[in-house]
Amino acid sequence: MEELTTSVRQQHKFSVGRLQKYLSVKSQTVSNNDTLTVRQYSAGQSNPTFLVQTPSDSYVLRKKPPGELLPGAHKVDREYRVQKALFSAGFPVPQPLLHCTDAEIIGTEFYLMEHVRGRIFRDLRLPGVSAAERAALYVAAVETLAKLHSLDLASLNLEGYGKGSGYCKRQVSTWTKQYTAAATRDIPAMNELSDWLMNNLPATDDEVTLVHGDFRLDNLIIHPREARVMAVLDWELSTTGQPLADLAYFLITLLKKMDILSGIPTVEDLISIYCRVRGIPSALPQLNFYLALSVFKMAGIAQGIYARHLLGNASAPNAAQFGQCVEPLAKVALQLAQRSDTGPAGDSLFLQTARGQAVLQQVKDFMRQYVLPAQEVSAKNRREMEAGLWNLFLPAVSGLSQLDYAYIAEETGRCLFAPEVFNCQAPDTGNMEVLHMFGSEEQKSKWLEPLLKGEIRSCFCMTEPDVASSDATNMECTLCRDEDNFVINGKKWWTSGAGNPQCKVAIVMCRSKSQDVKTRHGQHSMVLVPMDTPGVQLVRPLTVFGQDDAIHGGHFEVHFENVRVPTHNIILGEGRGFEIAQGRLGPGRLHHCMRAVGLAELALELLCQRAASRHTFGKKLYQHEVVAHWIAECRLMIEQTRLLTLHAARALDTQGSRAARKQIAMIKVAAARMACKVVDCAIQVYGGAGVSGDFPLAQMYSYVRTLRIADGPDEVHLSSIAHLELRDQLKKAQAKL
Ligand SMILES: Cc1cc2nc3c(=O)[nH]c(=O)nc-3n(C[C@H](O)[C@H](O)[C@H](O)COP(=O)(O)OP(=O)(O)OC[C@H]3O[C@@H](n4cnc5c(N)ncnc54)[C@H](O)[C@@H]3O)c2cc1C
Repeated sequence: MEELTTSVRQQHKFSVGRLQKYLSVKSQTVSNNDTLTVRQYSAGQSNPTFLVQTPSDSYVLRKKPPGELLPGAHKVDREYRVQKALFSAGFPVPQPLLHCTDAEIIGTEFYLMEHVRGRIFRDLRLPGVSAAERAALYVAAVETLAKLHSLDLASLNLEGYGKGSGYCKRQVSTWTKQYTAAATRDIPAMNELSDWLMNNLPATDDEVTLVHGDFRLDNLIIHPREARVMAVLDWELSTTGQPLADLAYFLITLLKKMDILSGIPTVEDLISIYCRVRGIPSALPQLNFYLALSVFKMAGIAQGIYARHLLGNASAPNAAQFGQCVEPLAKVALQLAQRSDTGPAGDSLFLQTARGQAVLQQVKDFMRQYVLPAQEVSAKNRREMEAGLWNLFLPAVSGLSQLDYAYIAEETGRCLFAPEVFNCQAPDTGNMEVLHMFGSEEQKSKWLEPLLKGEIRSCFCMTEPDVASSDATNMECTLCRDEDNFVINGKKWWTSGAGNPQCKVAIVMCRSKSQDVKTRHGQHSMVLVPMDTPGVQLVRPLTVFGQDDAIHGGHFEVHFENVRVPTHNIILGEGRGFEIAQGRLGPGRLHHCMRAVGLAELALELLCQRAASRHTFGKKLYQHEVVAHWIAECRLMIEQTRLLTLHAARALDTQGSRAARKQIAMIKVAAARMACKVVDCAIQVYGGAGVSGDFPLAQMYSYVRTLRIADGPDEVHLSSIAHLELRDQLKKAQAKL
């Protein structure tokens, strides 16, 4: 998984002195007196790539290979240009730093870029990581590809970067030419394949996005600890054209008869995730064409490397072996071409991926076997962690989409403490999301890692007793800078989980006292406060409907008196609290709703059992029409809410938190109302037993009633829905003009 470098190979040697001189004049990265060390990356067959180290930093240099080159290949200026555009658009690529066209310096044109440190997986089977991480890595990769294909070409400023529509035709003809130019013997299968491709071009060859051209797992730098893509490398073959060619090229490795280790998603799963992120139907016509084209390309590349080896300027030491793979690859491609098209059938709007279905089944079994019969959760009992049923709420870790998780959270909603069993309990989930999305590397390793392992718990301090906190701009808890520290003073309450002995850290929303911040939404910040910091006081636990509500350690009033934390405990930066709150509350709110659907299902189940077993006035309860109608109304409400939840989950997956906020606000209101109504009906059918402690209904009601207040009361969400609806209507009206 290390990035392997060797000393610079003989045929790639260049003058380090001239490079040092050039960089010290042209860039701020190298100074006059710096000694440069240059090593060569072992991987990569095309443009030689070097690690350039100064005493204080390191960079990556990519150049054209020496000697005579195939026409149109090795255009490092294009790599530099596309990386620049993508870096500016926030897409994960190493930051390009400098481009040099002067071949006098190191013998060829070159460019310098940031050295991104992370993991590179050369073995695509991903040995040495857990099955869950393996799945998450493949999901992260395919999501990154889908994001690349979703970028708006016009706003990337890459006009003229590629020729656009007709990509597949060009690809077949370019690779045929490249192959022919490099051919060392006649391979009939290659000729047959080239003809087949040209005669079976897809009807959708006019779709155009930016394409990578060589998108593989080993061209990605993955975060050192998380399943997150930090940089996509090797843009040599990038252009504009049909994105499905890129997808097929990525999938092709999984169709090879490799020894697939557990956790690696199926090709169908990856297609479904890709399509969901792009918001396109998952039935991909003519997939076989793209798969065959990918293998044709691989065969062409292999032939090129072999030809360069014969000329003595191949970049990799094992280049000689490439000559032997061309014919077998061509035969595989011909087989793929003849395969019947078997994509996932139909449009799968609310279809879980196969992995989602498998995890859901595991969660159901686990709930039946351990959780539902258990009276209390033992903190030491970590069967669920060993079973991989852990942190399911976080797509980057679990490899599950929000839609996958929706069905799973519904299942865990049947038991109030079940989310904790799977390390999916609020407020830790929201806090983990915040740290995952916005935390610094240091904050992640100190707090996110132990939270993900379930070693510690956390709490979230936003609501205050003295101000109406549904309007978060009212928050008064102050943040004041004192040299390298922030000093916090204020009162919070309804801090869920603060009483848990494992609760080690709070995320506290504070208002800056600094005069610099003026806008209404630019005054608040979120700060990490370890619970044992002097001045943090747990004042009292609050009750819910007069009862202890200590499932996750109770809801506390917490006071902060001259609490000092280092300035690096701030998340994202001063004044950015609202930005974080938006990111935090989206998925978190949805998870509550998913669980509310599961809880309502259980309430209706209990209702029906009671209605079928008790008699009044000569009939079973359900034979009274009013009770039968309650049953029907509950079923209607649950089904409607489930669909709205799945719709919101899908919007979150495909459009992100911001675009999905209307759906999330809608489901937040609908799910809590529905669950209250269904549990209320069940209580009514149970009579006195319904409000007693002998059945779970009273506790369920207490919980679902708080959902209409916690995470923002219904009225605030209704106002947002109305605001967004009016905005959408206005847009529609303007579009008609
Ligand atoms: C069980 C539970 C757990 C909680 N856990 C946490 C936690 O972990 N961390 C945390 O920070 N907070 C937590 N909260 C607090 C919760 O988020 C707040 O109670 C909620 O945001 C409302 O704020 P408030 O109580 O100050 O009500 P207020 O802001 O005083 O509002 C009171 C009422 O005013 C009405 N209202 C408000 N705005 C409008 C409007 N625009 N239009 C019409 N009517 C309006 C609504 O009916 C609202 O219910 C929890 C609450 C509960 C009940």
